[in-house]
Parts: sequence; structure tokens; C-alpha cells
Amino acid sequence: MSAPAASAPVPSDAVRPLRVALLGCGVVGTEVARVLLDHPDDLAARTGAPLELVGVAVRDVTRPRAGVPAELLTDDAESLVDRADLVVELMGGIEPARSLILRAIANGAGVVTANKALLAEQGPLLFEAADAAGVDIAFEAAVAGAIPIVRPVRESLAGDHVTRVLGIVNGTTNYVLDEMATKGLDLDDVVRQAQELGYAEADPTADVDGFDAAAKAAILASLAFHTRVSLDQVAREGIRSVTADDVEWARRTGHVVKLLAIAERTAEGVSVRVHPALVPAEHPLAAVRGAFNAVFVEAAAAGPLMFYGQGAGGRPTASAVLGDLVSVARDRLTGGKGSYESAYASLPVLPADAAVTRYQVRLRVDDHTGVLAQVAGVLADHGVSIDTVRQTVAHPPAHVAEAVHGAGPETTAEPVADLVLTTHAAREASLAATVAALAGLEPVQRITSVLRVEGV
Ligand SMILES: NC(=O)C1=CN([C@@H]2O[C@H](COP(=O)(O)OP(=O)(O)OC[C@H]3O[C@@H](n4cnc5c(N)ncnc54)[C@H](O)[C@@H]3O)[C@@H](O)[C@H]2O)C=CC1
Ligand SMILES: N[C@@H](CC=O)C(=O)O
Ligand code: NA
Repeated sequence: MSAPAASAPVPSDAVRPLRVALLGCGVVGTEVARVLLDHPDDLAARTGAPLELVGVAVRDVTRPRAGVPAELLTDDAESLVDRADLVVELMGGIEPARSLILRAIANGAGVVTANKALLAEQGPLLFEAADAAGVDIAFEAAVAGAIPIVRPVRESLAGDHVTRVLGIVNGTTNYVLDEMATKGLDLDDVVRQAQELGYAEADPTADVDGFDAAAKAAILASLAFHTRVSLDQVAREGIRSVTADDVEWARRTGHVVKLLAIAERTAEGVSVRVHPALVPAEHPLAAVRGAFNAVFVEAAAAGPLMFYGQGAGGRPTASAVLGDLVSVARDRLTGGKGSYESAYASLPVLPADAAVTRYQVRLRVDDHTGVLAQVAGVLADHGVSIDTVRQTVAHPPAHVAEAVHGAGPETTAEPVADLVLTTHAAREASLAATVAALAGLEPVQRITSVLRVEGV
């Protein structure tokens, strides 16, 4: 006969509830409040003490919040923090989030935050304060929403040697690129949809221009490589320059455009970058649709690991926040503390142009003898090796010929061609110099697009 299953003791009435302060009641905060109020018994059983929501800091207490009793709302966040055992920061932004978290830590309260912008800018300050006070600061929701990725990198892989982290870590831009590719929609229209769906940041330029993904890349790189990496050390390009034409050409050449975050350990240090890239259509990242995220981690002993799930949205993100809350609350009950900051390796963070990658360059050129050889010569001069070349003859329409040559519409236009070059891996600096030199060639009419190719 098997032994009865063991379970955590259900807290008795004698156990004092842990007082939870919620700072911010927007997309994520509303969902966190809802679970705290609707499922107190499950949370108490899993924690070992009731989690009592004692207040919710908002800007406007007169505005009703669905499912949150008005008497819990306050615009005095500091007083709320001062009466809490656990503080959940879901306001976003740098101030007053930073001061309130430091205040909570100084009071000895455990902290949960989803604020990647703050962590990527001021993480060390917060971690030092939390470590000195012996309290937790947990932030699973700050990277890739619901996906457990912070804890696996920080704890499960603490005994391994991580070499690379690569993934899609911004739901908004993935949703936007997906809608552009599948429905031919315009970037601005889809960004508005992403805001309505609760994926976008309060200011969605943080998503579109890659700041949000860069903040997450900085956090992951810091954890993976035991080295402090801040937002300003991440090479960053957003998706604003990606055109419908790029998306269509990606399809024609067997790729999908994705905004990627890449953190690599090289012989010289750590390289961290965020940029749009062409991913082969058969690569698993190409199948990541909508606001989903996926992160690949490569470690010496574990080998490749893949994490996939919902990267944005109120409910999925609340799942990660509540997981952290239960864990921080357990530590609070036992008087323990989870992970301390680990930045002992202190590896150099490399400049953007040290990264090694492949490019796809599209050029509009005059279509006459010797042009291809000239183009190939420029690449060879810069030590960049060509992988593939594709040429499509593209005669301009008559009205273009007319405008260019001042001749009648019956005039035969000079033939032009579109060249699509894919390079082998080379340093960013060499590739940038190559593109500049190509632009200066006489038969090159324009550089239509330059995109990196990843996942090959
Ligand atoms: N929405 C998402 O999918 C995800 C969001 N996050 C992060 O979670 C945090 C919250 O995000 P959302 O809920 O989407 O933002 P939101 O903009 O919907 O909610 C933030 C709320 O905080 C309130 N707030 C801001 N400053 C305040 C202040 N000084 N006093 C009182 N209230 C204040 C705002 O009025 C707003 O209601 C951010 O740090 C964000 O980056 C993380 C992962 C996913
Ligand atoms: N705006 C972010 C929200 C989650 O972090 C995103 O789109 O991924
Ligand atoms: Na996460």
C-alpha cells in the first residue's frame, strides 16, 4: 500500500496574514488583485499564511477598478508601503517605482516587480539594497511575461556555464510583425491593436524602438553571465525601419522577420544586442506567432534549452507575478532569502560593432556587364564572404523612366536589377563598412535594405 500523499499544512487561524501592497492597478495589477481577492484559500495553502491585500496604490482613487473594492484604493503609495510585509510594484517607469521599492526594502518587506525598465537601469542599486537587508526582490514577470525564464537562468542553471541566450522577448513587436506578414497591415494600426490587447508598454515606443526587448536582454545577460549589463550597453534597433517590402522579401527568400534579443559569451567578453533579423522559415523561432515569446538558452552541460509561452498580456503576466509573490511570501515566513545578486564574473561588455553576424543586403543596381563583379569585389576587399546572390531584373515602370530621363513614356528604360546578397558570418564593423562602400559604387542606385540573418 502506498503512503498517503503529503501536503503543505493549511494555515491555522493563528498564523498572521502577510500584508500585501499593490502599487499600480493597470493591465497587470488588475489581474493580480483579482486573483488575490478571488483565490485567498489556495494562495494561503500554498504559502503557509493568508496573503491579505491591504491596499492598491493608484493615481486616481475616484476611478472604479473592476473587481477591486474602492476602500482598498489609495493615492498615498508611501503609507501603503509602510504597512506591508510584501510589496508588488506594477506601476512601471523609473520614479516613483524606484523610491517605493527602496522604501519597501528598507522596511524589510519582500518585493515583487515586473519593471524591466527599472531593473535594466537601476538593478544593481536595488539588488545591493535587498541583499544588504536580507529580503527578496523577485522579477520573473519582467522578462517574457508568463514564461519561467528568470528563475531557470538564475537558479536552475546556476551550476552550468551559459554561452548564449537568443529569443523573441517582446510580445508587441512579434504581434506587429506577424500581423504585417500575414495580413499586410500597417505598423501604426497594429501597434494600436497591441495597446488595446494590453501587450504594449504605457508608451509603446518602448516596444517599437526595442527598448523593452533591450531591457530584458540586459536582465537575462546579467543573470546568464554573472555580469552586470545595463540597458545602455545593449546594441539596440527596433522595428520602425522594417517595411512591408522587407516582410515580403523575407517570405520570398524563405525567411520571417523577427525582433531578436541575443546575448553571447565570446572569448573577449559579453555581447548583447536587439535588432530585427531574418530567421529561416523552418527555424522554431519563425513559428512563434502573435504576442508569444520564445527563448533559447545554450549551456555547456545542459546543451540547448527552449522556453516558450505568452510573453505579454495581463493574465499571463499576473501568473508570473503571483508565482513570485508566493515564493517571496514563503521566504518571509521562514525568515530566509532567495537568490542574491551574482555578478562576480564581471566580464567586459563588448561594443556593438564587435558582434559577429550574417547580413542580407538588397541593392537596386544598373543591370549591365561587370556590376556583379564590382559588388563582389567590394565584399572581398572588406574580407566579407558571400554565401548566396540572387538577381531579379526589375525594369522601372515607364513613368519612372520618364522622370529620370526626361523622355516620353515610349522611351525604353535602362535596365535595373535587384540584387539580394547573403553573407557568411563577419564582424558587424566589417559589414557596416562593406555596406557603406557598396552605397558609393557608381552602378548602385540604392541600398534597399540591410537585415541581419540569425538562426542559421
Ligand atoms: N502588460 C504586459 O503585458 C506586461 C507588463 N509588464 C510590466 O508590468 C508593469 C505594469 O504594466 P501594465 O500593467 O501593462 O501597465 P499599465 O500602464 O496598464 O498600468 C500601470 C498602472 O500604474 C499606475 N501608476 C503609474 N504611476 C503611478 C503612481 N505614481 N501612483 C499610482 N499609480 C501609478 C498607472 O496609472 C497605471 O494604471 C510595467 O513595469 C510593465 O513593463 C511586464 C510584463 C508584461
Ligand atoms: N510590452 C511588453 C510587455 C511584456 O513584457 C511586450 O510587448 O512584450
Ligand atoms: Na517570465
